[in-house]
Amino acid sequence: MAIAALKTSCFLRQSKGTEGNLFVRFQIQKKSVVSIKSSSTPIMASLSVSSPATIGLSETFAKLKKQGKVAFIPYITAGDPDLSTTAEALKVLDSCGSDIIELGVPYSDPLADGPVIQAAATRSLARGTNFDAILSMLEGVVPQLSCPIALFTYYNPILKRGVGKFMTTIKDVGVHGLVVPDVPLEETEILRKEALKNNIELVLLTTPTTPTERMKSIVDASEGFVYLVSSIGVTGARSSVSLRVESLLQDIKKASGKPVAVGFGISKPEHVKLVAGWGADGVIVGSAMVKILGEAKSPEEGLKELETFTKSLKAALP
Ligand SMILES: O=P(O)(O)OC[C@@H](O)[C@@H](O)c1c[nH]c2ccccc12
Repeated sequence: MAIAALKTSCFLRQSKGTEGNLFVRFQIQKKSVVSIKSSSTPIMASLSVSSPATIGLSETFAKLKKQGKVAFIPYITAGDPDLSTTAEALKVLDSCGSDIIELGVPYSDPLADGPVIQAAATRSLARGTNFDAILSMLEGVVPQLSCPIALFTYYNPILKRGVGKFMTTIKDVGVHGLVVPDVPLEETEILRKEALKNNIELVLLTTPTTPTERMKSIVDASEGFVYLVSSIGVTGARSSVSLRVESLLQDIKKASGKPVAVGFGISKPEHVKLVAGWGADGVIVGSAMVKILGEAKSPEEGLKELETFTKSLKAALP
């Protein structure tokens, strides 16, 4: 009789083979150890490993807080240089220890984006990237990732598809979070309602010029984490991070216990270290990532550079 000692929850299916062999198929979760002991019956075992259902944004921050760690959150634009490279990039970012990945839906009028991400969106749209193609790419990749995806889109594509349909669609492909930089706070109620129905965490943004009372309302309404935009203007790597971030972080943390991730301009290990040292729960890096992928001589080279760059930033975090 075969005895299978499993160190994980799994589904053990046994069937007798024609020659009396015992066929055993395990469906186990990733990173588990399986040992199979058999007395006499030869065993033909097949293993298929499925990634554990990834946890959401809030749980990710709670887990990291317990470990005394700061979340590393890269952003890339879907479809730049193409969707199969995006799929590979998501796996590279995940394997390099990203804790959450922001995936941008390219848009024709990215008003909050600087030249690097604008150019990426233009290239992606010119290649014919559309929302349905992004969804089918995600359907294939998300089960292979161990970190959650936060989809990044402007408001208009959501309105065009219908808020409710949009939310169920992204939930069905395994997206955990949503960031909509241009939705006015007054209009977030409908988004929040539909997001909550689909267990999607809607992340809101506050900036250095947001009045305190409005910042408090934004922080209260934000799910998953609060996105602190470090500096006024548009996205884009900067030579230094605004020193105001330290006091802005303190103000937000006074207003709420929710995790705060800082983005805009962060593009070097010393930036990452500085922002983490100021008490950020997460650091977000976009343009510097997008530039590597979009401007590489080939997708393979871009993925290699992305891996090296991501590891250098991740190494700067506690
Ligand atoms: O690109 P930067 O400067 O590293 O900032 C992150 C940013 O790219 C990402 O979070 C983002 C992409 N598009 C945005 C629009 C608004 C706010 C934030 C974003």
